[in-house]
Amino acid sequence: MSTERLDVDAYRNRVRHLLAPALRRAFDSSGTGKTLASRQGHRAPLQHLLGAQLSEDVVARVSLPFFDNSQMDGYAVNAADLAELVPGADGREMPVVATIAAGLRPEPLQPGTTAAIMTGAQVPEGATAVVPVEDALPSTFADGIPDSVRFTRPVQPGTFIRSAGSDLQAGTVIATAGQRLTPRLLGVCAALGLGETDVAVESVTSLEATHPRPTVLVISTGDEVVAPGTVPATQLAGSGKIFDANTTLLATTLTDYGCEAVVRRPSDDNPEQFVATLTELVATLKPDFILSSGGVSAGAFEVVKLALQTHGVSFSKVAMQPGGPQGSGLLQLPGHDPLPLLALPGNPVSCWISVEAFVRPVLVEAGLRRATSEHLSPRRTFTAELRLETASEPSPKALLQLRRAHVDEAGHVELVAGPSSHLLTALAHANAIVPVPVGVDHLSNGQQIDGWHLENG
Ligand SMILES: Nc1nc2c(c(=O)[nH]1)N[C@H]1C(S)=C(S)[C@@H](COP(=O)(O)OP(=O)(O)OC[C@H]3O[C@@H](n4cnc5c(N)ncnc54)[C@H](O)[C@@H]3O)O[C@H]1N2
Ligand code: MOO
Repeated sequence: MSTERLDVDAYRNRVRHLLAPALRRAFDSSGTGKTLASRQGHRAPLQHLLGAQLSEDVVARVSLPFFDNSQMDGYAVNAADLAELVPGADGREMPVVATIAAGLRPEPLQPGTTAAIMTGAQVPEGATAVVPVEDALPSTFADGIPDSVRFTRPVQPGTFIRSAGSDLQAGTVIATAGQRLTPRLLGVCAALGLGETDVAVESVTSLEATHPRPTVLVISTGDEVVAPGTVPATQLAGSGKIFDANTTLLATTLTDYGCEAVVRRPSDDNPEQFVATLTELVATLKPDFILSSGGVSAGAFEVVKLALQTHGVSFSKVAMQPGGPQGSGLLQLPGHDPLPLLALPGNPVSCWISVEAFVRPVLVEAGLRRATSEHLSPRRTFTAELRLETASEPSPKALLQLRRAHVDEAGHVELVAGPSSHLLTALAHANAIVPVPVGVDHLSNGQQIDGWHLENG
């Protein structure tokens, strides 16, 4: 992956050029009247509950995240081991005693040692911080996991650790009876592992689409990811694994925007197997375009990047947060026409915001219609007075930040939770996005700020 960040508008254009011809072809060839979702009765898989009205509150039985986990691909360390380091000096070489991929239960870390750790993996007992691989020597996992690694700077305890419960505490009501289920709420239900018997709705009806609908294949990756509803959450929570939130989140979002979404979860992180599975899926499902989630950043097991960089997909970083690491291109598979594929980052907020920033505008331009027959419309913008708890909030100066926010009818807007891209519940409860432009590193209480509304709560 190139270290240079791509401009957000330039990347949106790249996605437009990739998707627009495929959407036009889909309209020309697609018949009408595809079933949007076959939904009868009071229970259905999460993906088919879009728009349904809850008949009972949805209460989180577990906290999210389940366990302290790494925000970065890098090294789990005890910050005390690096406390004496002086920047510019030789640093400290430490043995790499383990590799903690996401989905594993790690052994405790002994003082004076380090473990390679991937994004989303459980932080071992004894580790108090994560050092990104770029800040260590060697500074990449491209040549495998080294036997030892050198650190040159101290690190604050807690750095790049996402603590258990930082998104959602067990016992919290995430949605109340009478509320309609939006894609983002359904994403939280999926992250909690809720299955079709766990979400009670007033009624589920079958929707027939009367307009042509492009078919999108939505796939998740990652050995740590388990389909919701297949294992009790309380059992999964101690295993190092998590529930797949992204396919529900992406598929219901794309359904809401007028696409026919088909979800698949390839079973392992082996690149050759991944290409074989994808070839089979393309042959049988004949999608118009593909969205994948995960496996695109700096880790040692980035399946999407490893598998697809030789099949027409290129990987880069966009100057945006969330949604920095991205892959895109015309997927070349033997025996098939090239097919647009967007490889989205795995953090739930990152993958949803990638659709918001790059895919939704193209769908709007292509004239997609929702189930209600209305055309998908551009977001409505607003200018409102910012209310901050503290006087100002720093943000990465070089990146466009798309902060989740809540705007009220009196014209006040508040940021909902912090910038971190695992905060899916906060995303579900936001009703607006506030872009913090490149170059802005302070926001002030009371300042006027622009944003756009998110319909559907
Ligand atoms: N050393 C570095 N590490 C990371 C960087 C970086 O620049 N240097 N970038 C970070 C950013 S920003 C993002 S975003 C993530 C992107 O990671 P990947 O796209 O490779 O995705 P994974 O590592 O597979 O997963 C990331 C995160 O998301 C969770 N995940 C994945 N799939 C799902 C799913 N279907 N449902 C719910 N959650 C999912 C996964 O468990 C991880 O926690 O990389 C950072 N690291
Ligand atoms: O930029 Mo990542 O996409 O945390 O948030």
